[in-house]
Amino acid sequence: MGTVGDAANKDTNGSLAEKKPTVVFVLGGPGSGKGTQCANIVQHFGFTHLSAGDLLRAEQKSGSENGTMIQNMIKEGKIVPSEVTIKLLQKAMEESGNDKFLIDGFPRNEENRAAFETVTQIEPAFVLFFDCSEEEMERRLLSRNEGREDDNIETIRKRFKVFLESSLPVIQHYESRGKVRKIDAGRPIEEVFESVKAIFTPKNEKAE
Ligand SMILES: Nc1ncnc2c1ncn2[C@@H]1O[C@H](COP(=O)(O)OP(=O)(O)OP(=O)(O)O)[C@@H](O)[C@H]1O
Ligand SMILES: Nc1ccn([C@H]2C[C@H](O)[C@@H](COP(=O)(O)O)O2)c(=O)n1
Ligand SMILES: [Mg+2]
Repeated sequence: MGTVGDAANKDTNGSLAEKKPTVVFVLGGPGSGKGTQCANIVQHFGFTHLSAGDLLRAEQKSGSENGTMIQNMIKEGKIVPSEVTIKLLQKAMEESGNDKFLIDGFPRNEENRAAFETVTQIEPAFVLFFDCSEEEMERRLLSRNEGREDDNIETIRKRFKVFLESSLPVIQHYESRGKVRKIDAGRPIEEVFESVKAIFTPKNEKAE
C-alpha cells in the first residue's frame, strides 16, 4: 500500500493525479472536548478519528523502542518529536481504508505542522478550534477518571503552558490563512455539537 499523500489516481483526463485524503485538524487546549466531539462527528459524518495522543499512548504500551521516551514526554506535557507522531498517523490513515480524517491534537507545535506538510503534502480542509477557559478545562481534566498519567494538577499546568506557548501559534498560523472554525467549547456537550454540526453540514443541506 502506498503512503498517504502519494496515492496515484487517474483524473477525468485520464492522466495521473494525486488523490489526497480530506483532513480536518481538531485543536484546542487539554480538556477542551476534542475527543468527545470527534466521537460525535464520526457518527454523523463518516470521518475516521485519529487522536495523536491516543496513538502515542498505544505506541508506548506496545513495548516500542520509543516507549520510555513517549512516556516521559507525556508525563512532562512535552511534545514528542514529529517523526514519531507522523509515522503513527500515516500508518493509521493507511490502515483505516477511509479518505476523511479528523486529526485530533495535531499539529501541536510549529515543528509538527511543518513536518506534516513536508512529509504528506496534505493541507487541512480546515481547523476546528475548541476554545475553552483554563478554569473549565482544569475542572474537566481533574474529573475525567480515565487513568491517564497526565491528568494530575502538576502535569495539567505544564500542558496548559505548552498549549499557550507552542500550540496557539499553530492556530494563529491557520487563522491568518482563513482556515480556523472557532467554537465556544465552554458550553454543554450537546450545545457544542450543534455548532460543530453547522460547520460540517454542506451549505445546500442546511435548513432555510
Ligand atoms: N462540553 C463539555 N462539558 C462538560 N464536560 C465535557 C465537555 N466536553 C467534554 N467533557 C468532558 O471533559 C473531559 C475531557 O474531554 P475530552 O477527553 O473530550 O477532551 P480533550 O480535548 O480530548 O482532552 P485531551 O487534550 O486531554 O485529550 C471528559 O471527561 C469529557 O467527558
Ligand atoms: N501532536 C502531539 C499530540 C500529543 N502529544 C503528547 C503530549 C500530550 O500532552 C499528550 C496527550 O495528548 P492529548 O491526548 O491530550 O491530545 O500526548 C504529542 O507529543 N504530540
Ligand atoms: Mg483527547
